[in-house]
Amino acid sequence: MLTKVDKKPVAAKTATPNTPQYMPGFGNDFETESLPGALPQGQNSPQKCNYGLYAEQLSGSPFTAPRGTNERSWLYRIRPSVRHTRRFSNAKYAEWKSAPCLDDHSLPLGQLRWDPVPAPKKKQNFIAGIRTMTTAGDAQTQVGMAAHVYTFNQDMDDDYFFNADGELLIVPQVGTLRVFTEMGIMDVEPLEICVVPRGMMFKVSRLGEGDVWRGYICENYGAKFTLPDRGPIGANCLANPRDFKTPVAAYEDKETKCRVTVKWCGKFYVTEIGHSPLDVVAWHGNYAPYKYDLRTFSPVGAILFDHPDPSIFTVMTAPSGEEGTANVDFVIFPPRWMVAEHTFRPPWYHRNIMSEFMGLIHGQYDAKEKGFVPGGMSLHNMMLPHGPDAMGFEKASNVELKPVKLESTMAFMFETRFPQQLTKFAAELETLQDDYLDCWDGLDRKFDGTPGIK
Ligand SMILES: O=C(O)Cc1cc(O)ccc1O
Ligand SMILES: [Fe+2]
Repeated sequence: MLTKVDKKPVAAKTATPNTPQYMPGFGNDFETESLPGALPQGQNSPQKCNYGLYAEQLSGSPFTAPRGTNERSWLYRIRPSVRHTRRFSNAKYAEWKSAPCLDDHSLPLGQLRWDPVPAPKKKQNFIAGIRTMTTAGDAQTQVGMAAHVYTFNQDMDDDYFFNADGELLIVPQVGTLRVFTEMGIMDVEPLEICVVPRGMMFKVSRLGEGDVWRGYICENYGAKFTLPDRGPIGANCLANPRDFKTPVAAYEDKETKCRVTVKWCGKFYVTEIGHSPLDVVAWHGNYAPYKYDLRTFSPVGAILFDHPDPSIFTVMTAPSGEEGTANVDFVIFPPRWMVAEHTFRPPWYHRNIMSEFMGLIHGQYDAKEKGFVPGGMSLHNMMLPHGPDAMGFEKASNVELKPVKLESTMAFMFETRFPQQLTKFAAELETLQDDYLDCWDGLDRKFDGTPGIK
């Protein structure tokens, strides 16, 4: 069946709603149009599209990927994307590194913790404000990830960006972001996260007042984030699909000088064009950005005794091809009740084959009484021992074990199967805590060869 092509309407206006609208669901096959009749029905590629739009497919998986992982969307836009990427010139974003990156620095191996990155001294936008802390794997073979921090104080306005090397999971810590993507607008505040798919053009601006907008990014070079299987937990709890929100179509009809910057295999390129590339009036498909409110995560935990593995708090997992061995997991530590009896309730001491990059969005983390502050970061790399600080151990070993609600807390972890290589930036960052290891001082021997509780 062919779609009827209506006569051309009067000039379309820029559709940038003040309050973005969203569609619920994870990985759904969505359809949305910001002008009536802009989305063809019954076919993808009409001979002529309504409103004079161009039809374009954006693939997130090989054409022949199995149905469960096959991702693509059809975009109906003012100009095709080939008009948004003219001749490229080289560009430089020196602090955004891509794997493999074995930066030259002299910091020896160790457990590491940082206070927040300082606010920028000059004006910089979101892309210019990205600093890489760690890289893992290899962006060119689409394996591994990078952990970044961002700080910025300027909107992108006429600057646009896309990352061919992976999807970007953005975790704001201070300040609300407006993320205007090709496929619609997402407003994302601290305690929410969003994901911008690989290859998708976008720009970021600031909402609200403030001096600095700050947060964390996981750049996932591998297979896309998906929801973890729940196993015996069943069909509910953890991150529920309906709480993921994909924006409705929105476009910018702007004929001014714009720049499109691209990261492609770790290098940056820029092109100048005379219009906004965010010109998608309608789209349908399952390759799309989304946001998620971490407060809607329904934690499941120990309701009698012992401390389970933190995998129970996995919001999303990016599989590596080997079962149960994530390229990267995004895990949170949300407010929750602690009820376990005769149990040391904080995380146990451990060594892990996976590598753990952590950040704190808000409040206090239960394994650390002091020193892990909101906006801060820690890195417990492959096989390096870690666990509660001495103060936390003392407290948790002696406290009366009543049901207690852990309030005011939201830490997260980017946990990857690969070792995370530290960048020079991270190794030399002024907020690196020289005394981090001292937090375990005082965990002295209690053993004296005689039985009994010490
Ligand atoms: O190291 C950390 O703080 C993260 C973590 C938390 C937990 O409850 C169990 C294991 C683990 O790595
Ligand atoms: Fe850990």
